[in-house]
Amino acid sequence: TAPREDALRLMKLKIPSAQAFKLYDFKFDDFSLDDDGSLKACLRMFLDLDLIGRFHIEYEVLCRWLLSVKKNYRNVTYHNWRHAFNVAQMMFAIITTTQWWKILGELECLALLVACLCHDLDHRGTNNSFQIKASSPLAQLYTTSTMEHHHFDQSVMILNSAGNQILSNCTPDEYSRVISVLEDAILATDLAVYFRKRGGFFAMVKGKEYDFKKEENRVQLRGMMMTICDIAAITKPWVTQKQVAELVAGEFFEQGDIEKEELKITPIDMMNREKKDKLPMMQVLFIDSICLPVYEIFAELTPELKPLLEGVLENRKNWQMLAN
Ligand SMILES: C=CCCOc1ncc(C(=C)O)cc1-c1nc2c(CC)[n+](C3CN(CC)C3)[nH]c2c(=O)[nH]1
Repeated sequence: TAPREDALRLMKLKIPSAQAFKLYDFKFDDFSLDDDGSLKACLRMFLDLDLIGRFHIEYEVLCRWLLSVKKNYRNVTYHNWRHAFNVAQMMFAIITTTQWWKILGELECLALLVACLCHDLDHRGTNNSFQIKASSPLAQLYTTSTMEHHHFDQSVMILNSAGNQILSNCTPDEYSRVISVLEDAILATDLAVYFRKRGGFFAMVKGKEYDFKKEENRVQLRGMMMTICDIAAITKPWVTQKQVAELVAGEFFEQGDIEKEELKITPIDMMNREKKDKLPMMQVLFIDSICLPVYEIFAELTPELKPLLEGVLENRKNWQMLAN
């Protein structure tokens, strides 16, 4: 975990407002902040959701925890600290713009913010199916949602490390509730879980049978919120989306290279750099099969989230043009 002096340095920095950071903005530029900026922006999100006061989080401990979380992301092409930070910013923008913090309550907002920052901890730049194919140690630990179980493990390890225990002033009941919401939220970022659960969620929203005072509906809402934050780069202005797509493609191709050279298997097109020319069409398919359905249902759930759907449709047009 992070050394004490780094936390003390971060602690002394002046924290700009959420407005100054543009943290309420759905079009937040993923590449606008440097490392210090991303850490200060995280402190701003905890401050503005009033989590520090409500859960008596010691500020120095929060600074060290943030540094430790950042340190436990690897220097991989896409699934690094910057991705986790951008997912957290989108969660903050959604919770504040929709005022869903009133429905979710502070404890679930705390758990969701922690979940976003921790959801890809110690990612190696390779996906679940790679773990199985490479019979990696993680695949022997967890056969389903392999990486997501590891990300959750890493999250709990850091939360329980000396000097990083931001939940130390929670009651035992609050602590176990935060950890339970955290686990569901991180596991929900496995797209296989999203595919399995989305039918029920879509039907519930379409049929207007939802009551978000009921836990079984809230856990579905929180899981789907994690998904739309995790893939939110697809909603961003074209310049940002294009840059992110290059990073995602870069990491996919690096996995494909390992599969070819070390595992002696032919990677799927998405991870095969020899099929790079198919990328725009694959993005259109990704948008149609994974992204549009969930952003449509959230735009139906609350008009404040329509800009996300509009962003996806705009990017679909751009990818379609490149695909022709
Ligand atoms: C086409 C590949 C390179 C760029 O790809 C991207 N660039 C950017 C974003 C984004 C969120 O902005 C997202 C992608 C992107 N992500 C994809 C994912 C994981 C979220 N999947 C899964 C794997 N399973 C298929 C087997 C469905 N297919 C994707 C795709 O085609 N594109």
